[in-house]
Amino acid sequence: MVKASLAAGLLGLALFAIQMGGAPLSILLPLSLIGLAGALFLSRSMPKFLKVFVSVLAVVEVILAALLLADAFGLITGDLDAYVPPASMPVGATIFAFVIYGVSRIPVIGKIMGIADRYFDSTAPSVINVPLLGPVRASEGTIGTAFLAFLILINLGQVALSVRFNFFSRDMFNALQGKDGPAFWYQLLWIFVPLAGIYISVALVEIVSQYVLRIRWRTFLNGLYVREWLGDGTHYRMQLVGGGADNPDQRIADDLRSYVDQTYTLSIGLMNQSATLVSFIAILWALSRDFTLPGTDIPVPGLLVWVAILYALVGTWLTHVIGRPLIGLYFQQERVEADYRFSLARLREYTEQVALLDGEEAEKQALSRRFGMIVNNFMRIVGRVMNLTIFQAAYFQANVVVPYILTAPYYFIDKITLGQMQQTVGAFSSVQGALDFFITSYSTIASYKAVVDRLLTFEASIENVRRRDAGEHVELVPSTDSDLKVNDLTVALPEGRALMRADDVAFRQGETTLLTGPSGSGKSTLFRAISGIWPFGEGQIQIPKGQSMMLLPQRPYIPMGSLRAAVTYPGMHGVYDDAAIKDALRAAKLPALVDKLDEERAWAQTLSLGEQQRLAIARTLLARPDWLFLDEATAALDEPTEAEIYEMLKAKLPDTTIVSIGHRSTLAAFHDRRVDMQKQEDGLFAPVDTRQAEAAA
Ligand SMILES: Nc1ncnc2c1ncn2[C@@H]1O[C@H](COP(=O)(O)OP(=O)(O)OP(=O)(O)O)[C@@H](O)[C@H]1O
Repeated sequence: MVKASLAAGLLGLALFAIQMGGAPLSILLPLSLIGLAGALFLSRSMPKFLKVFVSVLAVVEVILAALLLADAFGLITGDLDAYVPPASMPVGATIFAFVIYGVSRIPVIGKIMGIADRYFDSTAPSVINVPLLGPVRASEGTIGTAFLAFLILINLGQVALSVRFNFFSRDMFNALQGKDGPAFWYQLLWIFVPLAGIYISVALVEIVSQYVLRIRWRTFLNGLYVREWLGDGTHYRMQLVGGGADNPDQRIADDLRSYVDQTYTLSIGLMNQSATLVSFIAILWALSRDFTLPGTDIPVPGLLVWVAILYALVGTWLTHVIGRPLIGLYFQQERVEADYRFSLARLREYTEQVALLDGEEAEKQALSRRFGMIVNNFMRIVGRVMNLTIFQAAYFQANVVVPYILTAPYYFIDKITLGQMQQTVGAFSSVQGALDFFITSYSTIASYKAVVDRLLTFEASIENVRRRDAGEHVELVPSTDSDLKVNDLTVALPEGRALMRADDVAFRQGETTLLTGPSGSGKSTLFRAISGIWPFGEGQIQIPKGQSMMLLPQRPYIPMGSLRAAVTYPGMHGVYDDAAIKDALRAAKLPALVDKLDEERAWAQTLSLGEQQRLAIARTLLARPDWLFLDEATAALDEPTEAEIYEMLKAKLPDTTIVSIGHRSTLAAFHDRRVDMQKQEDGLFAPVDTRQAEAAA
């Protein structure tokens, strides 16, 4: 990688030096075209995202080369090389193509581009409404690639426009110096006005296109990540397996957005500023090709280029030194703000306990301490910003006069015109802006790297879950048998330790079974294995083909939103009519909720645990599963209500086979059979049919 970048850099510098030395077009053009052909050849192995940059640069280079040649042979009228020093664009394009190649060899860039290419390589069919053309069908990857290529072109066009503006400023000031009224008005009306018009429309098209690309790109990656995260219960297993992917919500919501925005801004920005740097260095060079050191006869070709680079580097370096601690301080500010927000949110969640314990004073103190941290850090930021502002304000003021001071001696001896002096000022600030971008991007890249790392660990974690699924795991096999059978099953914990085993256990259709046993013996885990969300272990579970299953845990999940959505979950909106929902609520002994279907509230906090359990029972009445697993799903109810619920379930769902886990002895009365988890000689628990055990005894 280092070698490739070095070679790229050297080739670029050589080309640049040849050009600055005033080599003719006949040498420069073939050289840069050969260089670009080489870059194109190498680009075959590059990530797609970077390949688009190289390809567009190649197209631009070929067009420019053709124009320059046509100009040289007098085939076109126009004075192209009066604006662009011969071949500076082709040379710039070649340098940049090689730099991209060097960059693409850095392993971390390969990984970053891997995420981008999931979008740009996508073959998912899609459609886009193109103005004037109407809807166009293409794969999403092709649409994204077209947008990216278009935006690269537009950005290069913007650099070309800024170069042209720089020459406009030369010509206008020359007209002023020569007191040439017609030339001044010509420049203003026939050069500036059309250029400004083009500039405004290009800026508009650029901003709209980049927003469209960014939202399409994010939409695609968001969909992909959500699908991979939710698919096959990966979200649940990721949390069980662990492996560093904490806060998936942050990764999907924030990190993906930052990734798309920063990948776009950094890559296009770097290209834009490189093109700016090359163009304006070429202009500065042409302006000061035969300058001598002020007051002496010592020739220093391109004096202004060296001064501009030195001046910008020193200025940006000082800004960096003074402003650097701000990066850490801003990071810290984000953290203390987030801590404060989290304390408030937590308080909101536990208001009942705080009120019961009279904890308001303690909370007030804790909140004020946390807020104090925000203020403290903020004051440190203020101090730093003050220093930085003093320096920057002075620097910006100096920027206005330094180029004049540099060029004035040459103007006074008539070596340059007023227009050229003005042009130098513009070129000077462009070179400075470009160098500044490279240095400030450095700190952006640090936060960008953190974003990319979080996305990569997220992907690795999903991959880890899939790899484990591909290895030994509990297998669910659809069978034609009407009973649910467990064969040679060992259920283990995520870290691999065996928890329980079951050989040849059957849950017979139509027969209600109660599963009992000591706490921690693996009853819930067996239910999870039967539901297919617990793959850890080995062996088979035969599930009657085509039959539906539902598992109710002790604490049901109540989604955010209306009560209707909570009762019908996970059924889609509109699957059940209101009459059915209301009947289910009444049957589940929740008649008070019948009129509140449209009410949106924090239902998980409002309803008591017993009410939440009855709401889950109402869900089963709507879903009518063939198999219903109740994992202490009625444990929060009083015994008479629990009995009524069981009776009601049997009456309303006569075809549903119920298997329950419970500790209460009264539960036995509602079940045909009891299976008890008992410790075996090998230390593992196993379900034992108590009826068979009694018969054997
Ligand atoms: N995600 C997990 N990671 C590690 N260990 C787990 C995990 N989930 C459960 N366990 C462990 O597995 C064992 C069995 O848990 P399980 O919930 O199946 O027991 P149970 O028989 O249903 O208990 P209870 O009657 O108290 O509900 C427990 O020791 C528990 O700590």
